[in-house]
Amino acid sequence: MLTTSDFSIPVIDFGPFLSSDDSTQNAVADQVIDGFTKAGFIYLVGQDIVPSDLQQRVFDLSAEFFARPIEEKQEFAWSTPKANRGYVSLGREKTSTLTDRDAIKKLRKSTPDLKESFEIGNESDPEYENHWPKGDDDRFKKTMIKMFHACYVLELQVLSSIALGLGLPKNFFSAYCDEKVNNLRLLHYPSVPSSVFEKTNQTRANAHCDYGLITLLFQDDQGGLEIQSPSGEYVPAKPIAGSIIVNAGDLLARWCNDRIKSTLHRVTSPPIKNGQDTTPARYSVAYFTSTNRDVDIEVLDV
Ligand SMILES: O=C(O)CCC(=O)C(=O)O
Ligand SMILES: [Fe+2]
Repeated sequence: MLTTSDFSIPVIDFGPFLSSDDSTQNAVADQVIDGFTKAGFIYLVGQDIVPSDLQQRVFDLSAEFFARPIEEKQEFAWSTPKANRGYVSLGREKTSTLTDRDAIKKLRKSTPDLKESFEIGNESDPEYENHWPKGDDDRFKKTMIKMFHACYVLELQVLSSIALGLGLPKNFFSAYCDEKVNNLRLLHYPSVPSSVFEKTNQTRANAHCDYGLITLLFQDDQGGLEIQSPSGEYVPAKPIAGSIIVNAGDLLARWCNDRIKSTLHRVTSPPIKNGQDTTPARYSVAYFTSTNRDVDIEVLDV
């Protein structure tokens, strides 16, 4: 368990949930609900639905993609929030808890998030198309589609554990998710002079909550992700080899009568090593999940 003062992000062995009988599943489901109720974040270990070699290939291809010249990346640029697909250049997105458009614009201009991303949706979506990079042998596309589907399978299992932990039928949430309205997001936080973080409120990704059901988050070993504890301090969600971070979004929290937490988080400078004047690049991969588009969601009595 990772603990700072009163706050901890539990590390949960999910293997027994995937392979065992009801009573073992219930025990894991209780741990999952305990983590989401107290922290809104958990670490999952012991799963092989998203195998580590697939994760590694995704990270390798992500690094190759972001190393392309900016003009090339802009050919696959993100265009509409509805589709939410394609390349998002540095400074274009600013995550925030603000709601006033002008205030967000001003903040984005003064202290842009230091990141770029590539957004991939469901390849079989009848409405929107992915913006696949051209000029490779389809390795990128095939690997990302494989990752998208592996993450979807894991999503369903995590949703089952949440349902079970709340005393609902196991398929309660997954029944709303067969259209796979999900997003696989490759993230690159470029290497920067460490001094840039001396500027007030300069982060790699500003504090925000995710807005969907659950997010699966894969991070490299650099660190810098921080989670807000109930007392308001930010606590590092340190990289743990072989783990996947799972956090709840606003939709799931509200659906579950706020029993589950959607917790503020941000990405900032990792701990600076002695005398280091450059902050190394960081890569992460997030898989955001949501329900089918046309469903009525009512707050549950849980
Ligand atoms: O890169 C990370 O570790 C977190 C990214 C994140 O929170 C997001 O994109 O919503
Ligand atoms: Fe997030």
